[in-house]
Amino acid sequence: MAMIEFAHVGKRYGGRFEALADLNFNVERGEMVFLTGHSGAGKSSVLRLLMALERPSRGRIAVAGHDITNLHVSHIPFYRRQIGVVYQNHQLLFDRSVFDNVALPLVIQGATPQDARRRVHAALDKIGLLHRERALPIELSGGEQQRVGIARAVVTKPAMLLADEPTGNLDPQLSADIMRLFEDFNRIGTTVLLASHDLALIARLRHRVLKLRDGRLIGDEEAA
Ligand SMILES: Nc1ncnc2c1ncn2[C@@H]1O[C@H](COP(=O)(O)OP(=O)(O)OP(=O)(O)O)[C@@H](O)[C@H]1O
Repeated sequence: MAMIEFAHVGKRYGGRFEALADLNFNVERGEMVFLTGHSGAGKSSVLRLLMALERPSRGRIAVAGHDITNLHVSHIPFYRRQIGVVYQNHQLLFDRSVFDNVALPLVIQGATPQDARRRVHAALDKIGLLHRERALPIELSGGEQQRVGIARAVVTKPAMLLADEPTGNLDPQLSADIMRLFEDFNRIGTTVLLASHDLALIARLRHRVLKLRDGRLIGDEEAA
């Protein structure tokens, strides 16, 4: 069973032009896939549909075999538990410590403090920032802040990791470090879908690439 299925998906915002048109693709469990295309091609729209922040105007979307096209609002919080999201500007809370930022999804899910502590430490250890758990985000570099954003996304052990331009603000060396982290999580079974317009980075990493242009899929290249 595919992790992600898009069948004839279209998206119009406010009844105007089509941001996405007749989009068809599957992502299998355990795959790592790049989503690329020019600014406005529809990359963020695909991710927002998968987060159930938007609904498709046409077609059908299924995640792990479950149709999410018309997910009832009351089911959205449960649905989102299987998804970790990494943002370009990481969206950390700047008045909370690294530990508290990473713990937030667990607190929302009602984890016990002991369980939360154990899992936050495990996530911080994986991204190499365990020693910074008491720091405030402002005391960290941009690359470190992005790693904390990744720890927060994976702390609940989601089946699927979505990232929108996660290296957008980072230099090439830091971008490569961040990509290695995504590859590490992919290697242990997490399905990863990454939107990026950094063609040089994408070419180096040799994963499958879905290419959008004006809301249409114009390329689907398997890893070289
Ligand atoms: N909430 C919205 N209301 C109206 N139009 C929108 C909305 N969100 C996106 N759009 C439009 O839909 C199209 C696709 O946008 P989207 O953000 O998905 O593209 P993108 O490939 O992620 O671009 P970028 O790399 O610039 O973020 C664009 O023309 C955009 O202006």
